[in-house]
Amino acid sequence: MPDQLRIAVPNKGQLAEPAADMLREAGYIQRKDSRDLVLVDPDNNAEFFFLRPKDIAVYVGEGILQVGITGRDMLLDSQAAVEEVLPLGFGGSTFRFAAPGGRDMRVEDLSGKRVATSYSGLLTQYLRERNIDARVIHLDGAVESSIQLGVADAVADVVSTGTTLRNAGLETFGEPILESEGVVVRQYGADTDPSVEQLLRRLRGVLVARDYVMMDYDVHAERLDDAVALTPGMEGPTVSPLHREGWVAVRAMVPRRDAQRIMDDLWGIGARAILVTDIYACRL
Ligand SMILES: Nc1ncnc2c1ncn2[C@@H]1O[C@H](COP(=O)(O)OP(=O)(O)OP(=O)(O)O)[C@@H](O)[C@H]1O
Ligand SMILES: O=P(O)(O)OC[C@H]1O[C@H](OP(=O)(O)OP(=O)(O)O)[C@H](O)[C@@H]1O
Ligand SMILES: [Mg+2]
Repeated sequence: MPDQLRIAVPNKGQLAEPAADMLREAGYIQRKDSRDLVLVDPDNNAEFFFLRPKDIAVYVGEGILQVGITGRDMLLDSQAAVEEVLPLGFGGSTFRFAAPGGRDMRVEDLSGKRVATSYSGLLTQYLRERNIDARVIHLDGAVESSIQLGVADAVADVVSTGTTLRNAGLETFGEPILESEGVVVRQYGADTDPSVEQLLRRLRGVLVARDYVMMDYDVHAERLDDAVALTPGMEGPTVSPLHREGWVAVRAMVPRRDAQRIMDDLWGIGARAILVTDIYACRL
């Protein structure tokens, strides 16, 4: 078994539950009490530290913990010496500018103005790169209220559905500053570590099991090339002989979101007994 793995995971907020679900699917035990700060998983020789999502990049950047799960926005905001090694497909959000509706603001108009955010590292760097001389007002949260309350002229904040902005009478402007999602981070330039590699293989397996299904069907051998074009699989589909003369059985992974369309197309070329099953786990 590889050396002990010390993993930083979000203790609360939008990333906590999806991160725990994914780790559980990857075979790690997860805490039952949301107040636990540390959890040892002896079977996997792993130890989980439940930390504020914004602090995770700091612990990993200092080399205290080998690996962590946080948001891409938080990773960039921290300016810690960490790099993203795997996007996780949850906690998706956009980091955007917003101002009261009907003002037709442009990003260049922010010079000389006050912009409130809880991601001041990220915002400061963005403004500096574009030579925009705005004053960054750091707030810890509920940034949308800052304009109404008179401490800022615009905000830069996390937008998911846009409901919070709308409720505050704000509208986004300019290009999105960043597209974010939950990511695995490591210390920048860290050596390859077998225990981290194992974790990443497991997480990649979970992502594939979520995104793909297994498709089985029977098709006439004369239509096999057409069928393979529809279901090319990862490294080519498995093709087995069928007892029925002139027919073959085909098995291939297909993207989950395309499964119904592919089944229709396979039916159209004469395939039958088309079955779709979930993938429980995998290593590709
Ligand atoms: N409404 C949302 N939907 C999806 N992802 C979100 C949402 N709000 C924030 N996120 C993302 O989740 C991550 C953590 O944000 P979260 O709001 O949980 O942390 P926080 O603001 O530091 O904590 P708290 O809200 O408890 O003060 C960030 O990467 C952020 O982009
Ligand atoms: O676009 P929406 O779907 O409305 O989501 C975006 C909101 O969600 C987050 O707030 P959170 O609940 O984390 O509160 P916070 O401001 O205290 O971080 C974020 O900071 C926005 O305010
Ligand atoms: Mg928040």
